[in-house]
Amino acid sequence: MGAGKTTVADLLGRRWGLSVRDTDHDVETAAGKSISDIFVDDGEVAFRALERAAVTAALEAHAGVLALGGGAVLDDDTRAALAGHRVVFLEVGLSDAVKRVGLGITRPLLMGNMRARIKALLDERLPVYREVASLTVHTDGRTPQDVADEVARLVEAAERTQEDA
Ligand SMILES: Nc1ncnc2c1ncn2[C@@H]1O[C@H](COP(=O)(O)OP(=O)(O)OP(=O)(O)O)[C@@H](O)[C@H]1O
Ligand SMILES: O=C(O)C1=C[C@@H](O)[C@@H](O)[C@H](O)C1
Ligand SMILES: [Mg+2]
Repeated sequence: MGAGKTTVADLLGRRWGLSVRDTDHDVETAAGKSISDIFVDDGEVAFRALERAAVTAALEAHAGVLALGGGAVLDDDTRAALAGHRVVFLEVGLSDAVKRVGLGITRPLLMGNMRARIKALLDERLPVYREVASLTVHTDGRTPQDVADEVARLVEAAERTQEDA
């Protein structure tokens, strides 16, 4: 959360002339309510089921840039579905993440002691993010445009290598 997935996906979509989808947005549309309300009314397990369905649908139907929710890759089926896709991990450290998510009122998993919650999530998830990523871009102290430029450079280089092979 706060790594810039939504923001950077939009910049990349514009740069490449590709459409952009965001699974958090798709989940909210499918449920007809906000993520916060899904967590409060239905719980995290229900949210994760909607998220799994949203990622599967987007990977099948959408050719473009896809921003995932921050916890999507914790799901085994989602990780399997991502195999063969280029997955970019936008890495963010604790203090930049805290600055970016502000009060965290729209992010239910960060309610309470936000700094401690972010640290716990980062510690628990970093190995999974690293495992699932084909490319990693560090975002601390960088603008979203700078991050998007580096993602584009790395993805375009990887595409060229693939074409040459
Ligand atoms: N590199 C950056 N530097 C400073 N602020 C940033 C950067 N990237 C994103 N932000 C800001 O941080 C906030 C969170 O960004 P964004 O919503 O893109 O993150 P996200 O990774 O999609 O989070 P989530 O997992 O909650 O969907 C936004 O206000 C955005 O403008
Ligand atoms: O990191 C997470 O688990 C989450 C991140 C957001 O993108 C949303 O998907 C939701 O707030 C949960
Ligand atoms: Mg997002």
